[in-house]
Amino acid sequence: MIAVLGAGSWGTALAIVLADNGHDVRLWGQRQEQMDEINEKHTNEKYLPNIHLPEAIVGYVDLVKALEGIETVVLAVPTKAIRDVLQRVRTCIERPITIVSVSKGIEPDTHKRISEIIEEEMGERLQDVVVLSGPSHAEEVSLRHPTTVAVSSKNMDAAERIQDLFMNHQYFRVYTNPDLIGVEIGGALKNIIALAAGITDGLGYGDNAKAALMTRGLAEMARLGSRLGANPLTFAGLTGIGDLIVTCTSVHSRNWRAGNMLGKGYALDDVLANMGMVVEGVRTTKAAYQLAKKMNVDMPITNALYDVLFNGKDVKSAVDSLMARGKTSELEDLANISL
Ligand SMILES: NC(=O)c1ccc[n+]([C@@H]2O[C@H](COP(=O)([O-])OP(=O)(O)OC[C@H]3O[C@@H](n4cnc5c(N)ncnc54)[C@H](O)[C@@H]3O)[C@@H](O)[C@H]2O)c1
Ligand SMILES: O=P(O)(O)OC[C@H](O)CO
Repeated sequence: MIAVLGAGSWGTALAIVLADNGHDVRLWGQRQEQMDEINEKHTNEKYLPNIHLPEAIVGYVDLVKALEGIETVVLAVPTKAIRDVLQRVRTCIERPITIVSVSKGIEPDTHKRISEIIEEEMGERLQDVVVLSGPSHAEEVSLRHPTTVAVSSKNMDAAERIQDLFMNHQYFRVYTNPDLIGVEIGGALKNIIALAAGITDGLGYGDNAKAALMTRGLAEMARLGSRLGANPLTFAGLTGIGDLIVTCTSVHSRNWRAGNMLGKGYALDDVLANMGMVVEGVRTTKAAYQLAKKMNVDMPITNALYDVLFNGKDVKSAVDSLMARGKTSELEDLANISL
């Protein structure tokens, strides 16, 4: 029996994988009406339209009941809600639990990765934290389309247990990667670049601009990541370039879609209000901008996006200012990203 906390698109899609693998799943959400829909109609239309959920997935609004006797919890709420949810979880459990973190973000101001927030909030009530990340849109996972992800943890035995839990040889392939920092930083920072790629698409700039953003975006992701202790090779893997590709190019991506609307001239508040789902890249841009300043790491795309999101800079001028920068040697720049 596994509990999945967060009945949005990703929590529900991962509940399907677990149910397909033969597990009973308690899917916890806050809205009674939505949990009734899951239990009576076996659907979650707002988040995964036209998908029939396995009956092994049972919706719960009562967190105490959802967690009763549970040893493994999948945490699938937006980064902003994680502390709040964990403070409630802590009071509901009797024994330490393993938490599988599937959210992607960095906390503004504290600059903590999600596994660090989980450790801080759970203290001795945490057995292990395992991060699951990679190129994986809920919409395609719920259709059982082939998908690959990676799991990471300070305790790789725990990561391997979670690999076995989720591995589905028909459609969900799970790799391990011991580089916890790299896995978390890649998953968080790719959302910034996807917002920027959406903006250039919204401006009608086409494929050259997007390829440039993805390539130079990956360089700045790896530059900050390696300064934080990540292995640069992880950025060449599923949780780096893999997730960057899917998020910058898929119509399913909330971050790309939000950027696209910004590029077309809509205001940020209107874009977020219309999305109805979390756009993690906005908060992560603030966190990465602060972190890059603190650590003296050059992140021009992140800085330009920060100006658009938080200083009201016009999107076209932001792109113009990126293009107007001084000359750089590509190979020298990449050679500076080191282990
Ligand atoms: N959707 C995807 O394809 C996908 C894939 C990989 C990772 N992720 C990550 O998973 C996380 C969740 O994303 P999502 O797409 O499922 O978001 P979503 O917007 O579809 O759903 C989020 C859910 O969390 C709930 N929630 C929000 N605040 C809450 C709170 N305080 N307490 C309890 N529940 C709360 C919402 O009601 C909603 O049901 C994000 O960090 C995202 O980056 C998403
Ligand atoms: O829809 P997005 O932009 O939040 O991206 C979802 C996943 O992170 C893609 O791997």
